[in-house]
Amino acid sequence: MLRWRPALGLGLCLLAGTSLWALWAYVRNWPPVSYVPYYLPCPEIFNLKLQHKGEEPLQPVAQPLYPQPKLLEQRPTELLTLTPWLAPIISEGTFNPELLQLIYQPLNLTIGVTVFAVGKYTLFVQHFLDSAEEFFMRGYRVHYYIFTHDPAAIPRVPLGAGRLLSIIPVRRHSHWEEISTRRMETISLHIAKRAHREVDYLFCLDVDMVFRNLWGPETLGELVAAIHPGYFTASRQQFPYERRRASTAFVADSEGDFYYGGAVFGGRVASVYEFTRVCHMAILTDKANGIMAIWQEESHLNRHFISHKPSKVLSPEYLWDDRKPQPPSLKLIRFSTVNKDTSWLRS
Ligand SMILES: CC(=O)N[C@H]1[C@@H](OP(=O)(O)OP(=O)(O)OC[C@H]2O[C@@H](n3ccc(=O)[nH]c3=O)[C@H](O)[C@@H]2O)O[C@H](CO)[C@H](O)[C@@H]1O
Ligand SMILES: [Mn+2]
Repeated sequence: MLRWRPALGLGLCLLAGTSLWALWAYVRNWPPVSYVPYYLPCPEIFNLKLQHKGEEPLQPVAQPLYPQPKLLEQRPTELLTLTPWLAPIISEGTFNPELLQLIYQPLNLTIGVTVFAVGKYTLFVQHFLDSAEEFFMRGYRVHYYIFTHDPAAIPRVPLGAGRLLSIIPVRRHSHWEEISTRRMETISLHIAKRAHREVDYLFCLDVDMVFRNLWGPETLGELVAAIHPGYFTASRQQFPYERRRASTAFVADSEGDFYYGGAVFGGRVASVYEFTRVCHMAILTDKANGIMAIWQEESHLNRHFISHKPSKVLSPEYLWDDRKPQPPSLKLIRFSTVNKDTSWLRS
C-alpha cells in the first residue's frame, strides 16, 4: 500500500500541473479573439511595407471651414489654375509642352499604367491601348499592366519602342462593385510586389476610356487626382460624397474641394502605394461594418483627398465623358469615357 503513495502523489501533481497550464493558456487569450472574416483573404496587406527612402507622408490637415474652390471661379471660359493649397490645376494653356519635354526627357522615366479588364470589359482594351499608343506619354518608357481574369482575351496591340505590356491574371469577382472596388487592394499589392521596382510614376485608369489628345509629362506629380466631368460646376453640398456617418468615407456638407473621379489617379509609385493601401484599409473597415460606400472606391478616394490634398489636379480635359457635349471652358478633350451599355456590360 505504502509503495503506491509516491506514484499517486506524482499522478496528482501531473494532473494539477496540466490543469494549471490549461487555465493559464485560457486566461492569457482572454478575451477570445474574433477574426473578422473579411480580413482573411488578404492578410499580406498588413505586413507589406514598401522599401523606399521617402519622407513621412503628410499628416491629415485639420478641417477648418473655408470657401469651396471653384474651377470656373473667374470667367465662364477660364479654368482656375491653382488650388487654395497651391497645387497646379492642369489644362491646355497652363503649361509649355516643349519646355516640359526638355525638363522631363533626360530623366529617363518609366511611367506605369494599371487597367482592369474583367468580364466583358476586355472589349475595351484594344481601343484603349491603340489610343494610348498614339497619345499617352509619347517618347517615354511606358509599362502597361493589364489585370484580367482572361489573359487570352487581351489583344496583341503593337507597341512603340520602350513600351511594355504585362498581363496579370486576377480573380473574377461576381459583382461589378467588387471588381471596381478591389482595384485598390490589387494595385497596392502589385506595387509592393513588383511595380515599385519597374516604374517611377503610376497612373491607375478605367478601361472604358479612350485617349483623344496628348497626355504628357505635365500630368506627373507626387499624388495626382482628376476632377470628375459630372460635378465641376456643382457646389460641394451637391457632390455625391458618402453622407452616412457609419462609413469611413463619410464627408460632411461643409467639406470638400473638387469632386474627383475614380477613373483617373496617379503619382509617384510610392505615393500611389500609400494611397491605394489606405483606401483599401478604409474599404475593409466598411466591409467589416457591413456598409459599402455610395460610389465604392471613388467615395473613399474623395474622402482621402479631402484630408490629404493631391499635389497636382487634372482638369476634366483628362477625365471627360463622351456622353456630354464639350463645354466652352474645355479647349480640348484628352481622355474620355466611351459611350457604353452599362447594364449589358455588368450583367
Ligand atoms: C468617370 C469615373 O470616375 N468613373 C468611376 C465610376 O463609374 P464607371 O461607370 O465609369 O465604372 P466602370 O463601369 O467603368 O467600372 C470601373 C472600372 O472597373 C473595371 N471593371 C468594372 C466592372 C467589371 O465588370 N469589369 C471591370 O473590369 C474596368 O476597368 C472599369 O473601367 O464609378 C466607379 C465606381 O463605382 C469607378 O470609381 C469609376 O472609376
Ligand atoms: Mn469607367
